[in-house]
Amino acid sequence: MIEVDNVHKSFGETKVLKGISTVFEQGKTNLVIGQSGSGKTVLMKSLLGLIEPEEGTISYDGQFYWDLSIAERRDLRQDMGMVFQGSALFDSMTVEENVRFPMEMFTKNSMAEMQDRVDFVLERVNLVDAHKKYPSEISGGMQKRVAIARAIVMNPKYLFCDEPNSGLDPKTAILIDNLIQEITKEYNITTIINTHDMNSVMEIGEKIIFLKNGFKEWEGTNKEIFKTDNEAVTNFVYSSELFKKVRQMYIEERN
Ligand SMILES: Nc1ncnc2c1ncn2[C@@H]1O[C@H](COP(=O)(O)OP(=O)(O)OP(=O)(O)O)[C@@H](O)[C@H]1O
Repeated sequence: MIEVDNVHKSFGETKVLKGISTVFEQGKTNLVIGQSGSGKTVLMKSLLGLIEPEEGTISYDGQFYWDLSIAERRDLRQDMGMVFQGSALFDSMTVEENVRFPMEMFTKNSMAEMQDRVDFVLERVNLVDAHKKYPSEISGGMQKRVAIARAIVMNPKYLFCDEPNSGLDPKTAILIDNLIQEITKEYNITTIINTHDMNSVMEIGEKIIFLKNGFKEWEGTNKEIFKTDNEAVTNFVYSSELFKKVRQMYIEERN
């Protein structure tokens, strides 16, 4: 569980996060949504310990990042896995080398131990024949699976995913969403996903935080987002005619 309490962050005169408080729950897919520029990336960087808030606190199962020693922060960072937008794989490394990389950086495991773990996580993301391939030789969806495998190879307690669906076709996007949700449940991870994808909101939005101009405008579940009267949320989520109709049908069905 990650608890965010009254977090403020400015760049120069520009206030970007204006008192964000929320709880990202363990074993759940927590989604952060909001228009471009609303502060999602700055919040995620703050959660990753890359940006220090001027005010407010962030605690990870009771540990306050900025109160820890350098060594303790390093340990905590090893509990964090990250799936970057666009996968961010190393082009010159094979799939298995990419996945092994964090272990080579942060552990003293033997090659055999690392190989066992690489085999395990690649199997978990349903990639059994791609070990020796290079990123350029596999599809975008497979690259995303490799990125997920690399993010979980160190057994993280916290998993951060920045736009994990960007660039994927809708069907592959849903498979990736489902995979992230399954892994979240299976390993009881606190997962936070920045997304623009409304399918993700509907499918895996167990907890959704909606940011607007640096404020938390709304939070709730994917079931609640269908029913909310908050105009900023409905304008954002139901900006397309299709989603407006889906919402209407859902509300009528319930009445
Ligand atoms: N290092 C920085 N220096 C100055 N301003 C910054 C910095 N990082 C972010 N900002 C500003 O903070 C605001 C929020 O940016 P942020 O990247 O968090 O938005 P976002 O919601 O992630 O947008 P998008 O959906 O487009 O990724 C923007 O106005 C941005 O210009």
